[in-house]
Amino acid sequence: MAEPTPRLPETIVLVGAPGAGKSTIGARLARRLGMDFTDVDELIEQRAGKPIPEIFLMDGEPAFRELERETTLELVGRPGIVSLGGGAVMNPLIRQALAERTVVWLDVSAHHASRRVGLTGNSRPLLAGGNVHSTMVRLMNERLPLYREVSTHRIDTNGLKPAAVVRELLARLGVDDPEQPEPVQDDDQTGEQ
Ligand SMILES: Nc1ncnc2c1ncn2[C@@H]1O[C@H](COP(=O)(O)OP(=O)(O)O)[C@@H](O)[C@H]1O
Ligand SMILES: O=C(O)C1=C[C@@H](OP(=O)(O)O)[C@@H](O)[C@H](O)C1
Ligand SMILES: [Mg+2]
Repeated sequence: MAEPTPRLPETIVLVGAPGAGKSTIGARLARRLGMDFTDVDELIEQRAGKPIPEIFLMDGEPAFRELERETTLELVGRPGIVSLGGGAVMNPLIRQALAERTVVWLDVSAHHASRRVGLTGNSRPLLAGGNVHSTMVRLMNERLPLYREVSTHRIDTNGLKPAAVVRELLARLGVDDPEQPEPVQDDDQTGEQ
């Protein structure tokens, strides 16, 4: 007899370092599951009426973190897929709000994450203007224990294309995926697929 399909959680939150693929995978997963998708950073930009680098520059990081706290706390209580910003887990109130949720940590090495964010230019103020790899190592040292603490699932995304990450995630959530298998390996240079 076929196994019953498990009930999907109402809310699935994605966490992980910059370049882990939270925004990319969140959108794909939502499409695949027919669920709403919100990227907290995009919503902050819409509400502030300016891009994140400009918020950092004009208003400062504390102002961004305040918007991030408000927006994240609002979103993690709603049904859908929610992709957080990489630094959201630094806030204890956000960590507390994640305690009862399904939280997927997209894990990535500093090496792969640096290569991936290198492709998207200067859209991440914390990584702009310095050595991306060493900044990434420092951020990860501070944050890895927190990603571990808040997450219910961990996916190792190193060397996996986005399509393969989504497949892995669906399998971990117990969802049958009838889509055709695609090549699994990725060198981070081609990015999408
Ligand atoms: N698994 C992956 N393999 C290779 N490139 C990826 C993967 N996931 C995302 N990317 C690419 O890396 C960059 C950063 O992805 P993004 O989704 O913005 O990460 P995050 O939101 O976690 O910072 C984008 O150019 C995206 O296309
Ligand atoms: O690591 C961080 O502190 C940040 C990560 C960014 O999101 P991504 O993780 O989606 O890049 C964005 O929220 C902001 O630039 C700050
Ligand atoms: Mg993102």
